[in-house]
Amino acid sequence: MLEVKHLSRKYGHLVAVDDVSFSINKGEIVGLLGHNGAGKTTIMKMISGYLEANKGTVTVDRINLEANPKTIQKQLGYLPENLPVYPEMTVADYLDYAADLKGLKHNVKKVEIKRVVKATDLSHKLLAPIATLSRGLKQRVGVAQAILGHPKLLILDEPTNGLDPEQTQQMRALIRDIAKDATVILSTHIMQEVEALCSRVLIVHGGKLALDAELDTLRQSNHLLLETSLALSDLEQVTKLPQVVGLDRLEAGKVGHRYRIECRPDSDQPALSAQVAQFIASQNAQLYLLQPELRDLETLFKQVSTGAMTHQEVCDAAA
Ligand SMILES: Nc1ncnc2c1ncn2[C@@H]1O[C@H](COP(=O)(O)OP(=O)(O)OP(=O)(O)O)[C@@H](O)[C@H]1O
Repeated sequence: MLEVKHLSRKYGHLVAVDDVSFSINKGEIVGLLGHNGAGKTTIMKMISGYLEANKGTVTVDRINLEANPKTIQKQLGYLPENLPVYPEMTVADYLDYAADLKGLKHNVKKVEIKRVVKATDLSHKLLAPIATLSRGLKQRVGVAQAILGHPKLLILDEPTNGLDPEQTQQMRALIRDIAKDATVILSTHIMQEVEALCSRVLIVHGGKLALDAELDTLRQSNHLLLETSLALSDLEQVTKLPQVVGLDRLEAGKVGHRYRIECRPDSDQPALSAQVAQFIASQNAQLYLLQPELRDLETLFKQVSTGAMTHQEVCDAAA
């Protein structure tokens, strides 16, 4: 759906975005992460056509952005980091103006404004001047204008920035809903946001794409967690199973002894789990817990965003 190839952008001598390539399919919600100044906003501005790239191409459904900016922009919704909403305008007037900018005409315009007002739950504020709205409501106005005209591609820069926990939950539900019909890229500093919404993550570091991976793949590890009544000395047989590399005792679990089993990289974890469970049953011992150990994404993201871990190292660890 969206294809970005070798995108680069300089500000004077500063290389803000350096040879970034990725593609995103329809229906995906992809998180764009990185420290302050990593290049996220510059990437989003180039994809949305607000900023020219020095090099590289952006295509949406195989249509080139540079050659057909108007066609692409009609299919695109953009929520910038700093909302350019006009404080003196009412919500209704602003959405009418935004619909005109998107080229929506007459009846379609009316229907679309109704739809986005309902989706963002703004009907009670239609006649309120934007200046009088809370941060959360202003953010919803920003999202409402972004989803006018059913964009195929939605780009959201820090969509929950400054929202309280309840508003954040509402905004996430709204984004999930929108993603049923669109491709969504969202930039955020908040790991929980990525975990709550995204199926995939792109991490930018120093203008370069440092990681492009599915969250499920990143979460996987080569370890099983085991909690049982058996002591370490009773588990020798487990360490001898062909798919097991090693076994470590962890701090005591809630009810029994807790262990981490390191499996071979190519191991079949469900089959191995069954063997371990069978062994424990054969010893008439208690099995309290046996599950794959999930990697801590927050630590992983920090390592990649600071350059402490490379894409290859992350993939090797997840293999
Ligand atoms: N208009 C500009 N003129 C000069 N330098 C700029 C301009 N806009 C951004 N930069 C620089 O380009 C680099 C990338 O900035 P960008 O805003 O894309 O990063 P970001 O990842 O979105 O950061 P943040 O999380 O703080 O919003 C930074 O070093 C920034 O200072």
